[in-house]
Amino acid sequence: MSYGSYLALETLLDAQRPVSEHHDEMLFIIQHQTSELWLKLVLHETRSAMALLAADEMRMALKRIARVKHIQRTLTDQWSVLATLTPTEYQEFRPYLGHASGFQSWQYRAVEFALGNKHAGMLRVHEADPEAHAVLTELLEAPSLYDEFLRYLSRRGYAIPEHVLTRDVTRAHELDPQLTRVLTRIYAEAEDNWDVYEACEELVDLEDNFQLWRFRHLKTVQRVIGMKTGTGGSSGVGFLQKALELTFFPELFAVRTEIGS
Ligand code: HEM
Ligand SMILES: N[C@@H](CC(=O)c1ccccc1NC=O)C(=O)O
Repeated sequence: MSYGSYLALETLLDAQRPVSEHHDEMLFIIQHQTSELWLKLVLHETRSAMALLAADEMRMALKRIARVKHIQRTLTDQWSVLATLTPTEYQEFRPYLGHASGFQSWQYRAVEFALGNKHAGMLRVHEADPEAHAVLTELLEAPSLYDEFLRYLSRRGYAIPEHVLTRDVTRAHELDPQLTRVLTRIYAEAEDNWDVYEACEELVDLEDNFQLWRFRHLKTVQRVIGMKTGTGGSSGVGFLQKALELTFFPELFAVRTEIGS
């Protein structure tokens, strides 16, 4: 065993294959590859957290989520490296990218699905990659992290509405006022519900961090391509702006409005 063989460095360091002669394409490739590596770990930890919740191992699940939160911070901070890419530099190799786009990142889609932003239509993008397609199908059809959390709360005796527990998990969860009331009670009586109250706040952190990543993506895209349409066929900045309205855990944010009223 050696450093290089253990880490498969030969494979890893042989995987940067610029398609243009432009100096800055290396930055673009490595920024994406490091993001994909971290996404791999986010997925690994999130799936484990879901399994642990299903097994009533809340404390261990929270340990996984704590790690995910640190990775998210790294992913968000990393945007500053790519922000050194000027529009002129990017334009030199952008035409070589064809229709390639972040839309095709199956690991990103897997994380979105695991956190609850289900979108069956997105599977089509991955039809040519059976392994990715299989992982996404499995996650689409499985309860999300939030579903697992709510089922856990139900097993603990909290009055989670039956229709929430038996919902069609292949679709994104939608705000449920009855659920908001249950969660508001946990917040109002935090001292008596301390561990689940803390768990709720961990989920809020997770969503907050996810949104910060989305926001930095949007701002980086804005400074690099302005209002150009995306290589993936979307409107670009407008599309990314819309994604900022998405929420994984709507009731945990709705609780904020209810507290004290
Ligand atoms: C100069 C750098 C970048 C530009 C100009 C850019 C631009 C865009 C645009 C315009 C879209 C919308 C889809 C489309 O029409 O193509 C998009 C989506 C996406 N990008 Fe980027 N991007 C950049 C860097 C990155 C990086 C470093 C990542 C990290 C993995 C990334 C991940 C994604 C993902 C996952 C999506 C899909 C988002 C969703 O479906 O909600 N992008 N990007
Ligand atoms: N959608 C970007 C292209 C892009 O960013 C990209 C292209 C190939 C591989 C990954 C990419 N990253 C994220 O969207 C654009 O419109 O310029």
